[in-house]
Amino acid sequence: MTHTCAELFQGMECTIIGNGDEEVTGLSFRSDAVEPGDMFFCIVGNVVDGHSFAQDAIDRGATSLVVQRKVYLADATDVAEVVVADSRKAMAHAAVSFYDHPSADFSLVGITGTNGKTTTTYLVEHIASVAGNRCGVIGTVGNKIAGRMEHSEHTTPESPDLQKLFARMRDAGCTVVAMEVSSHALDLQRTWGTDFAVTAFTNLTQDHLDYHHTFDDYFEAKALLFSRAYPARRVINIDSSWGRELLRRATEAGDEVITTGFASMAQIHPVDIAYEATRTRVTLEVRGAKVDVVYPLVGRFNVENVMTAFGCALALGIPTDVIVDALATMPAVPGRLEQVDAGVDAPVTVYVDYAHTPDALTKAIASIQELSGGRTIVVFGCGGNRDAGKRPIMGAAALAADFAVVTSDNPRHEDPQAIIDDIVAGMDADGAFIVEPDRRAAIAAAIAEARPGDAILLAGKGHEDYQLVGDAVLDFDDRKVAAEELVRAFGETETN
Ligand SMILES: CC(=O)N[C@H]1[C@@H](OP(=O)(O)OP(=O)(O)OC[C@H]2O[C@@H](n3ccc(=O)[nH]c3=O)[C@H](O)[C@@H]2O)O[C@H](CO)[C@@H](O)[C@@H]1O[C@H](C)C(=O)N[C@@H](C)C(=O)N[C@H](CCC(=O)O)C(=O)O
Ligand SMILES: Nc1ncnc2c1ncn2[C@@H]1O[C@H](COP(=O)(O)OP(=O)(O)OP(=O)(O)O)[C@@H](O)[C@H]1O
Ligand SMILES: N[C@H](CCC[C@H](N)C(=O)O)C(=O)O
Ligand SMILES: [Mg+2]
Repeated sequence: MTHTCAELFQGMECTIIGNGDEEVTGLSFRSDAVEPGDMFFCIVGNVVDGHSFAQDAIDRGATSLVVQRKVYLADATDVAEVVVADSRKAMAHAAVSFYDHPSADFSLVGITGTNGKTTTTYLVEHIASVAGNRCGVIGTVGNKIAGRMEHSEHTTPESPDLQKLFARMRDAGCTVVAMEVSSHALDLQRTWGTDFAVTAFTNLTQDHLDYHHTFDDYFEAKALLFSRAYPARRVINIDSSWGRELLRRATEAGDEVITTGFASMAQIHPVDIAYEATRTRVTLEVRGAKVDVVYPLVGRFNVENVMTAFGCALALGIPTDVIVDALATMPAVPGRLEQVDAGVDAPVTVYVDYAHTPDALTKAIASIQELSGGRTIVVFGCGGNRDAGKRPIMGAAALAADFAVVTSDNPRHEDPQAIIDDIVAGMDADGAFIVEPDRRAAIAAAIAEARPGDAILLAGKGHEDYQLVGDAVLDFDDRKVAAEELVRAFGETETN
């Protein structure tokens, strides 16, 4: 796949200094990943200025540079420089051109919001597959092309990686792609130039204020997905004031909107819900008609996710009866209220969940309480080098459980004890909790504390099979560790 430098920037204001007819054979924004023939994008980051790596990129064979200010390259006069106002937007624009605008060739559903994105993309994938589509999924757990899973570094990839992935999905014959669109991605223009058929909003609660600083900035980043930059049919959960503000803007813009939520004014809302141990039965009102759905996911928050996915599927033109049939066979979403199967006859139930925000933790605990006749014990921590403001709020939220074990999540480059101190600062000192920084020991402590009939919620790490400690990526999977600790506590069965 080659294009000339000038071709990649058609339709974008820029100044090309040097030879714009040079063929570009690849796009790169990381100097250490540059290959000969690449165009290197100099990005002014929050940590370093990519312009300072221009010479490194050229030494590795880059034949053109995209810059926000001209870089003087005395020894490299044959290198073209493209001067642009915003290197990230330019990178996304060039990536869309380089891969021949792949998102125009399938129906792309973009889902944003603080919680529920991964789950909703999985629901949309499943419904669209049952409706006869070959599907792609892009998100936190990984990227899936027609059912084949690949590792992903980000929830939403950087624009060259994203457009390349879209191109592979197009070439694999995907007709529907469901992707999570993070607020970082929207703010950093990772999706700029992408065509969405449908954009959906789940909810907005505290997270990522280390990056966005204020709630309003966080909201405006999410709101970009509903702006004129991304025309599409909209699916908006209107239970929050943020959702209602998005609805107001979409209505003003004349967009086609499907509203969802517990509120009876939503076009899709529940009129009756029955939570069972391994499934949920809901009667939905869908644009005035009663529709009974049964699906093998649990938890009140999944009612919201199912409604959002229902809305997305309708916006894709999938008939209601196909959606209902598909929901009945929905597979589990990895690490979201996933029950641990240790192969032993344990008198306690252990759930692994990805709740890592105050709202998610509150809702995950409430969901478990709804399912379990016994007590609820929660084991959780908070990630290092991420929004510290949510730590004491999560601490307070955890006390809704009968017993809490405060432990480590991914400490990254922070002192695990300092993170725990931040959490505990939000907890009533008389509350029923203990601190155990070692996550395995914390899981074992929860199992030791449990009485027959109790439920244990291991929150925060979900599908992750690693723990980030400093620069180290340690093997750690809550599901495996919990299974091992259950076996240790309750003995192996004959079949094991
Ligand atoms: C906050 C955030 O998203 N930061 C992203 C951002 O970093 P930045 O703007 O600070 O860039 P920087 O490190 O200063 O570097 C500037 C430029 O110099 C380049 N560089 C840097 C060093 C070098 O040796 N050579 C070189 O070329 C970099 O590639 C970059 O292009 O741009 C970088 C690439 O250009 C990303 O790698 C980086 O992601 C960091 C690693 C990250 O952890 N991001 C997370 C928080 C994230 O994106 N999360 C979201 C949401 C998760 C959720 O679902 O909640 C996601 O979508 O994954
Ligand atoms: N609609 C929802 N409202 C509130 N909490 C939810 C909702 N859906 C899921 N959760 C909680 O949030 C956790 C993460 O869910 P999910 O992975 O679907 O969200 P996400 O938006 O993709 O998160 P991330 O930002 O980490 O990618 C779940 O494990 C659950 O505890
Ligand atoms: N995508 C989220 C995941 C957080 C998961 C949690 N385990 C943590 O490490 O904080 C983030 O990067 O903030
Ligand atoms: Mg996700």
